[in-house]
Amino acid sequence: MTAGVPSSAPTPVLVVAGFLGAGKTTLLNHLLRTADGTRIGVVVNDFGAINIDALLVAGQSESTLSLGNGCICCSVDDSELADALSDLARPALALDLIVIEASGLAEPRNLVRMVLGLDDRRLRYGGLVYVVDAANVVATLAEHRGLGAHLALADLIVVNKADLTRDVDGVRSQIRRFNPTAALLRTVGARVPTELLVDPSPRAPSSGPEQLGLDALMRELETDDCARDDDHSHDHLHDAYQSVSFATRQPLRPRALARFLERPPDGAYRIKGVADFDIPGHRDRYEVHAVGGHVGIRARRWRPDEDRRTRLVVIGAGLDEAVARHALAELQRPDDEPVDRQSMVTITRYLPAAGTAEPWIAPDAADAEPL
Ligand SMILES: Nc1nc2c(ncn2[C@@H]2O[C@H](COP(=O)(O)OP(=O)(O)OP(=O)(O)O)[C@@H](O)[C@H]2O)c(=O)[nH]1
Repeated sequence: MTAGVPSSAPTPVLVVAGFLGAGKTTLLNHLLRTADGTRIGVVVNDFGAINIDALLVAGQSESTLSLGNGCICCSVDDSELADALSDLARPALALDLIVIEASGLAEPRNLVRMVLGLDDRRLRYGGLVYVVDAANVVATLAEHRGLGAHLALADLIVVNKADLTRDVDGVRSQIRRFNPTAALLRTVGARVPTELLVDPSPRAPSSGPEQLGLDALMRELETDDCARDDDHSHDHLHDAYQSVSFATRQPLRPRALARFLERPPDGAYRIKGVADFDIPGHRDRYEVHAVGGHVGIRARRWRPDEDRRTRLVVIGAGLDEAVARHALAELQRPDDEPVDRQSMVTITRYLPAAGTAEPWIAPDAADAEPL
């Protein structure tokens, strides 16, 4: 593919949404890694006070902009998003695609509406990719009725973490109740083929259903209470969630962090961030994740220009924020505490085996399969 959209062609703006921990950042990073000549700009937004997602994609994209604290769908105002997108539409950047990664608690309706309402002819709406966690989506749909409406808007639904469920058929029939037409892909590691997202639009190859026409989409959005509600008194998914952010220059205790990820405080659903242990032989930057009890850790060297701080965000429903803050503070190793090298095993056992990208991706796994 030729890099850079000709100046006359508007750059597509693709929205990537999905519930907490489904695999949105994984999809984005896969796309950035495999883009091969395609120039991609990224707008990331996260729920906590520290934008962890910006840290997790940083350095991989042509241009990454991160939007402030709170959900892009209402805390970030339309003009802030419009400015961020106009900035990325500059001809000098010659981007082929702009991807907005919404926070796991965002309302994709509002985001789609904002993108459709952009007054910039250099940009066009590129569709909504909705990522679901195959292992949790049935329970999540039962718990949050609003998620069905999110699925209904999607052009492409990525059923990720296929390695964690045997009942892919059950997942498909649940999704089809809300969206009978969108292209469905099952993936491990959100490895969606780049061609599907970049050119010409995010839809299934030949037999795939048509993306909702713009008129139909606008009608659909106009019937949404949320879109017309200016005082934000409506129920947003994130209203029911709390988040606690934590940053420190103090090294962490590995065993305490492992325990925290494995047995998070009551009500915590999602933990993510980067951690520093400053233990000889383990001075890397550890990226940590926990989603509904599943722990994942990766390590790489800190770049010289990086801010070498631990930054963690805990997101949950019914989370006692004081308890979470206290537990996070307890992860820090006081200066007078001896370094316990052995305890790093509790962390390193979650690292992918040498030569594998992730423990759950078989080296010869197919990228993605229609579902
Ligand atoms: N088992 C398994 N884990 C996966 C898969 N894809 C991603 N993960 C892991 O799931 C965790 C969450 O992935 P992310 O990509 O950060 O999820 P997200 O949707 O961006 O999360 P939020 O931004 O917090 O909503 C990470 O530990 C990933 O490595 C998969 O296919 N299988």
